[in-house]
Amino acid sequence: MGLTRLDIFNLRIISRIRMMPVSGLNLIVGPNASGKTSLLEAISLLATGRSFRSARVDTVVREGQKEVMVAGLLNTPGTSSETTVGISKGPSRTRARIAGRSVHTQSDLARLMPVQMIHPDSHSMLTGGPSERRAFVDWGLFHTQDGYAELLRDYRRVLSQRNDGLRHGLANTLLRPWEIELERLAKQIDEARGNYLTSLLPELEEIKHVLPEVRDLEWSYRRGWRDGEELSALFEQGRDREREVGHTLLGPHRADIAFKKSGIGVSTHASRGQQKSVVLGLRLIQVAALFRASGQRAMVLIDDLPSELDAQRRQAIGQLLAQMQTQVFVTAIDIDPSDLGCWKEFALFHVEHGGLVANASADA
Ligand SMILES: Nc1ncnc2c1ncn2[C@@H]1O[C@H](COP(=O)(O)OP(=O)(O)OP(=O)(O)O)[C@@H](O)[C@H]1O
Repeated sequence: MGLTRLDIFNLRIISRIRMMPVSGLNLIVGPNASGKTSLLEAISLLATGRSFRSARVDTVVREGQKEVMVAGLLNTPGTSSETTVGISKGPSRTRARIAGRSVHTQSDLARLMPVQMIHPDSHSMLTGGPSERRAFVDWGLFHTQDGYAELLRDYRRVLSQRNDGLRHGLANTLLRPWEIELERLAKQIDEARGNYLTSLLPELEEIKHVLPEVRDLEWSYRRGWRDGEELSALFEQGRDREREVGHTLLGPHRADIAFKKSGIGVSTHASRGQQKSVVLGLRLIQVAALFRASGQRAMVLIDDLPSELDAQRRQAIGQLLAQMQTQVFVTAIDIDPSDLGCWKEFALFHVEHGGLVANASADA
């Protein structure tokens, strides 16, 4: 899937923009504060229902307006099949539409539009808390394994019930059924996550040849409770402590992934530029794995690619993206013509004061 038309209304500095992206590279250039990131934010809002910059919708809605709206035309590459998609979001309600029909859950849109977002803080996936690393795995499973989103939703629901029970001093016998159910769901999540990470290994092998940063990369998955132990038995043993803290301390919601290069932790020893390349590499591995598993091509959004990546690394990333034949949106303050060399199809969008001032498309 790729966007062939994008309409944005009342998103931050943007009052109204229509953009006609191409299927290859869409390079969005302009000075600071011109609205480049806001364009990417619009695509991410359409695809995920959320901004990658802010959890508060009122900061995303243009000042003085009530709602932000983003609409797009999605095309399946190589076909003439097109689908309209749209989302409007205000402080109190969100409305999403596919092919003119309202959809109840945002995940319908997300399934249709897999998007990988890479921004200047993306290295926090390696240096920050484990939730971003879990989200990395869960993104892949959401798009490749039927029922995974529901599995996670059920796990979170039961987890929250048990946490309430712990906080309110519920008797052990009443907590027990939730613990048994949590263990059942936890095993399924754990198995899916382990299998997914293993399924990325062939893609890692492929990408190694182009991106030196991932050459010696390895990862190990920690499932959130001790190996070789039954989660329900650990719940029995640890209940008193959990009652004290008021929440469940073990389970897939505590899982993590450790990334290493040549046996050394990437989060502690790699430079920021190296970390950024690793995260980019990991995201592209996911895009390739998604295509292999389902034939779906994820869109890739990269905010400020040039920051912290030298020309050689940028070109390696460009080469990979072009090979994947995926639709890419990149923002930059200036154009570096050497970044465009590998693209058969690209378009330049010049943004100023929240509007497009020129649009030059080219087929190489
Ligand atoms: N809710 C809002 N309403 C109106 N304008 C806003 C709102 N939120 C942010 N802005 C303005 O939008 C502009 C930021 O746009 P954006 O971050 O997309 O720019 P950018 O081109 O990516 O900048 P940079 O190159 O500096 O990263 C700023 O001028 C900011 O003041």
